[in-house]
Amino acid sequence: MLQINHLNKSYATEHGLVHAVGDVSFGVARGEFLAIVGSSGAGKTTLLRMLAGLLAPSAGQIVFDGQPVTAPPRAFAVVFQDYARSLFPWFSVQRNVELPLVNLIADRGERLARVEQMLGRVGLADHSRKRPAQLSGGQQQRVAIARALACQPEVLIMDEPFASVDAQTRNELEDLMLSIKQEAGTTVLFVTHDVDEAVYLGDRVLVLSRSPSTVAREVIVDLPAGRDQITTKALPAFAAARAAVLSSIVEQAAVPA
Ligand SMILES: Nc1ncnc2c1ncn2[C@@H]1O[C@H](COP(=O)(O)OP(=O)(O)OP(=O)(O)O)[C@@H](O)[C@H]1O
Repeated sequence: MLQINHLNKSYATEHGLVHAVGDVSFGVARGEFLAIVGSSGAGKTTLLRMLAGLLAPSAGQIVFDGQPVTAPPRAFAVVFQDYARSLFPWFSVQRNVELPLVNLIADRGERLARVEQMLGRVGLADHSRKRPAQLSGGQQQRVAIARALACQPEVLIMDEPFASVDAQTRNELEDLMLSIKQEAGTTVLFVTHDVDEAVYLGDRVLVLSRSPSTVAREVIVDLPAGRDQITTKALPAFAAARAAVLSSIVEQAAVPA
């Protein structure tokens, strides 16, 4: 469904070129949950912004359903780490989720029904009249997820979306992502620093090398469906996938810059 071919990105700065992404190629199947990990500065955000059509590559191509991606496709939605800046503070939760639908669904009643459905899916049905600041960080990120899902994207692109919430909230949001994947069959590209999170959520984990990045390793996560925080993380297959990802990250860190 999504094919990434020899993607490369260099930034022109006053100190010369910064080679962020070297040569990255991979494919993503429909409905797959692909986690992407790599050390700080490996080019993860740069890669995701290119995948989302928000940043032009220096070389290479992203092909979605046979078409080159040159601008943000309507079928893609993006969730960033910084929920506080991604929501409009002066609008209600309901209005924040409704906004991207304004040009898609003309009938307001139909639009609000979709908003309520999405808020229900992320567990915020009773909070639609509140403003973002009246919610916890985890709840605000749920609003951002509801807003991204409102357009029924085929591909959800997430850049360290749970890095700013506490551990318990993070577990809840991870489980929310598993249920969304299960219910909606959404394809997810998910960047995280957290190896456990990558393995717990991913069908496959890509480890990026240090920048200029390449795909250093690909780990298939062979865990049974119906994952849960306690049982799944106690499985030998979880420990094996975690060790494979971690050792690859450690190897990359040892490569001289
Ligand atoms: N707009 C920019 N202009 C110049 N250099 C940039 C720009 N954005 C990123 N870089 C550089 O590109 C490299 C990759 O950055 P990027 O933010 O993509 O990495 P990352 O893996 O997401 O990092 P982190 O995990 O710390 O968020 C870094 O060396 C960074 O300094």
